[in-house]
Amino acid sequence: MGERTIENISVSVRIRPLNQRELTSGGEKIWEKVGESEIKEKAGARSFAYDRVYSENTETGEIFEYQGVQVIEKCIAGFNGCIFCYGQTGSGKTHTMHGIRKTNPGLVPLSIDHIFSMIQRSSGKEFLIRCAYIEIYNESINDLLNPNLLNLQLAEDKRSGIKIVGVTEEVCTSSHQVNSLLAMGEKHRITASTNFNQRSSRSHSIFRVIVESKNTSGKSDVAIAALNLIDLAGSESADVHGPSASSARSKEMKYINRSLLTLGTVIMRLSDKKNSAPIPYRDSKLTRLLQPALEGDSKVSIVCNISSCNDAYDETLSTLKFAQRAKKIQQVIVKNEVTGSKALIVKYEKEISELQERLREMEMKMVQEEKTAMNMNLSKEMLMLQEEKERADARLDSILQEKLQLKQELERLKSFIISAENVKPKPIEKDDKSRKDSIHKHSAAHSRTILSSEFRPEDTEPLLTKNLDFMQNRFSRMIDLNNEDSSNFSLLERNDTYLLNGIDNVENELLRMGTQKESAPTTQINPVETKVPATYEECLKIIEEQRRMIDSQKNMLDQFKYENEAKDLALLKFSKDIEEKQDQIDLLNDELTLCRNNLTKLQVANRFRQSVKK
Ligand SMILES: Nc1ncnc2c1ncn2[C@@H]1O[C@H](COP(=O)(O)OP(=O)(O)OP(=O)(O)O)[C@@H](O)[C@H]1O
Repeated sequence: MGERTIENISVSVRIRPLNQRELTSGGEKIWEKVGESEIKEKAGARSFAYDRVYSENTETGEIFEYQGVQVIEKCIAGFNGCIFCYGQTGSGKTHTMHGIRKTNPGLVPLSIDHIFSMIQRSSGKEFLIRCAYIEIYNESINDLLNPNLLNLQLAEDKRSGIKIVGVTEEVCTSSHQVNSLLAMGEKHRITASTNFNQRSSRSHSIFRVIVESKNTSGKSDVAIAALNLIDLAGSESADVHGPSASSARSKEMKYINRSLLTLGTVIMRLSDKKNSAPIPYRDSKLTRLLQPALEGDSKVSIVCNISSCNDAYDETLSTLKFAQRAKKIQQVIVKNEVTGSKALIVKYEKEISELQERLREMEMKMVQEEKTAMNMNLSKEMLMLQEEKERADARLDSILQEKLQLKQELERLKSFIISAENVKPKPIEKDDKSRKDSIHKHSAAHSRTILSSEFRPEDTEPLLTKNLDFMQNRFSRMIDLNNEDSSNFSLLERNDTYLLNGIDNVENELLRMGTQKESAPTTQINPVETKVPATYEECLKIIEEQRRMIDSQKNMLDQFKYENEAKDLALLKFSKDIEEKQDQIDLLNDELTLCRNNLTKLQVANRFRQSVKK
């Protein structure tokens, strides 16, 4: 059994100011507030005392401070609560319960705000708030949060009392959310204009807030408190709607009055402990729903609304008597605690932990899947990389091979060049050598012959001697150079040119001399002259021989030059090729480094995956 307290129903009376209709019709104020909690007839002897009496000037906020806060605090502590307004039509019930949201909020919005501000202040506890909003119209329970749900049925649950089967319950996490629900439900509520109230509630409305609470630490029971905020339809006499009232209005009125009468009877029975007759809760849906609260499982607060106008005297008196009876009811309020999964908070917590478990499982599965996918990708990538590496290796091999070949070719070519550079003049074969020597000898002898001939100085041109000397020297020099370094082509070429020029000069001179000899008078012919042709012929022979040699040298040089140029070109091409191949090798080396790095990464990832598997 939960915690219990003995409480009286808190009853207050709120006097509303005279309205325009009452003032216009010359109505008079016949009731007045006396002290904090008394109301008395101005001119008569009747007076009534309640927990509080509120005058026309009292703000609803003040009423809430006294009537509302105590109920809300009980609810937060796990006790059921109930606040309702009772009174004739147009007495100010809706004004008190709902009010005007922004300027003058009623007990319902003030209760909602207070619930959430108390939750905020309750450390070490957790709450779950759910709301339902219904109306009882012509004894039919309609869902105001879902207008399609009409005529909902009541069912008795031994543990949770009376419940509305299938009613919409919205879990709310803020007062703003609850107020939105309230506003939405208000739109669906049935109202109509009566002679006393332009917007008269034609139904009883119950806004139910279920507060589930439990301690956050340890395994505690869950307290489930239901707060019923009820705005009753107004009791009215048959002439309220006038004689022209439609049958629908009359029917509404009948149902409203019957249910309010039942409520009055229930309150009367509850207040009269001596009366053991059964309490007619089942006579109306309203009393049936209020039964648990009125029987004592709730902290109940009733605001009775009255008009102090003389023309509402009977209704006001009836309300004041109702309030008086209600005031007598004493209740034993029991904290409503449950242990099982009945509490939504427990159910939700269970669901949350199940979902968290599922989430963990899914996350683990996801990680596993990711790993598998990653492994598959890695394996694929590894395979690809290995293939790529093999291809790169093969390419590298072939390039190295090619490089080797190129190197060999280069060496071969270099060896050519070296052999060409070192090339000695073609070893003079024996015949050639003897010929060369003979040429050398001849040229020397014949120069000497020419010089030592009996040639008269006046007949010989000094140029001949000079040219022959020059020629001889150059030729010797050329041979020497050839022997020394045949690679000095340009020098050889220059020598060759000089020599040819020299030979040409000598030839020209000899020709000139021959011409002179032929044209000279016979008488002038001397022994020397006979020797001239011999010397001349001989000279020509030598020259001819020299020219041949020079020609052959020249050919050899040309040939060599040509070959050399070809080799130079080939060399250039090979050098370029080598450079290109070198670039390719560098690229492949880079690729290989990349491959190696990737491979290392894969190996690390692989090791990691294996360690995770373990
Ligand atoms: N204390 C008050 N101060 C100012 N105006 C009030 C007060 N009480 C009621 N009124 C005004 O009186 C009119 C009727 O009030 P209300 O609709 O709350 O009556 P009711 O008891 O709910 O009537 P019904 O039972 O027909 O629904 C409204 O215009 C309301 O603003």
